[in-house]
Amino acid sequence: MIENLPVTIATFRDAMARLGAAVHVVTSAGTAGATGFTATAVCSVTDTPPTLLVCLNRNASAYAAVVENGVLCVNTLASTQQALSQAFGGKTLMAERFAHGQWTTLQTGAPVLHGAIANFDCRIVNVLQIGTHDVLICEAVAILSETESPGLLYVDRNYHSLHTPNAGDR
Ligand SMILES: NC(=O)c1ccc[n+]([C@@H]2O[C@H](COP(=O)([O-])OP(=O)(O)OC[C@H]3O[C@@H](n4cnc5c(N)ncnc54)[C@H](O)[C@@H]3O)[C@@H](O)[C@H]2O)c1
Ligand SMILES: Cc1cc2c(cc1C)N(C[C@H](O)[C@H](O)[C@H](O)COP(=O)(O)O)c1[nH]c(=O)[nH]c(=O)c1N2
Repeated sequence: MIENLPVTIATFRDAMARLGAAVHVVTSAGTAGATGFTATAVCSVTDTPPTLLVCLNRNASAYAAVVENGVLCVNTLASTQQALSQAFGGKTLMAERFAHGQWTTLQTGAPVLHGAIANFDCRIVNVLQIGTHDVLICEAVAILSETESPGLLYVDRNYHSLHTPNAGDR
C-alpha cells in the first residue's frame, strides 16, 4: 500500500494549490452597497438554466452584502488584470478596490468589469452552507464575453497568463 499524507488543512491546501484555476473578481451591489472579492472557487453547474456556483467564506468582508443584495457578477480576469485580483483578494478597503478598473452594469446592477474575458451577471437562486463557506448557486441573466484576450491562471500560489502560442509564436 502507498503511504498517504495525513488529511490536515495544510495537506488539503497544498494539494489544492496544485490545481490551476481561472481568477474571478465577484462583485455585488444593491441595498447593502457595492462589494467584491477575488475567487477561484467558481464552477459551471448546468446550462439549463445557465447556472454557476461561487464559494464564499462567511468571514469575508463582502459576505453580508453579497447575501443581502442577492445578485452578483462573476468577472473572469484577463491576464493583464492581476492587480485587480490583488486589490479584491483581501484587506484593501472596499472603496479602494473599485478604484481599480472601469465598471459598468448589465441587468442586476452588480458592477461589471470592463476588459474581463467574461462577465456573468447573476441572481443568487440558492445558498448551501458547507463548513466555513456558503456555496452560492447563481443563475446568469446577462453575459458578456470577450474572446480575444488571454485569461489569468492561478496555480502553485502564482499567477500565469493563459496565452496559447499560435504557430507563428513557436
Ligand atoms: N475557496 C477559498 O476560499 C479560497 C480559494 C483560494 C484562495 N483562498 C484564499 O486566498 C489566499 C491565498 O491563497 P493561496 O492559494 O495563495 O494559498 P493557500 O495555501 O491559502 O491556499 C492553497 C489552496 O487551497 C485552497 N484554499 C485556501 N483556503 C481555502 C479555504 N479557506 N477554503 C477552501 N479552500 C481553500 C485553494 O484552492 C487555494 O488555492 C488565502 O487567504 C486563501 O485562504 C481562498
Ligand atoms: C487568488 C485568490 C483566490 C481566492 C481568494 C483570494 C485570492 C488572492 N479568496 C479570498 C478572498 O478574495 C478574500 O478573503 C476576500 O477578498 C476577503 O477579504 P477581506 O475580508 O475583504 O479582507 C477567496 N475567498 C473565497 O471565499 N472564495 C474563493 O474562491 C477565493 N479565492
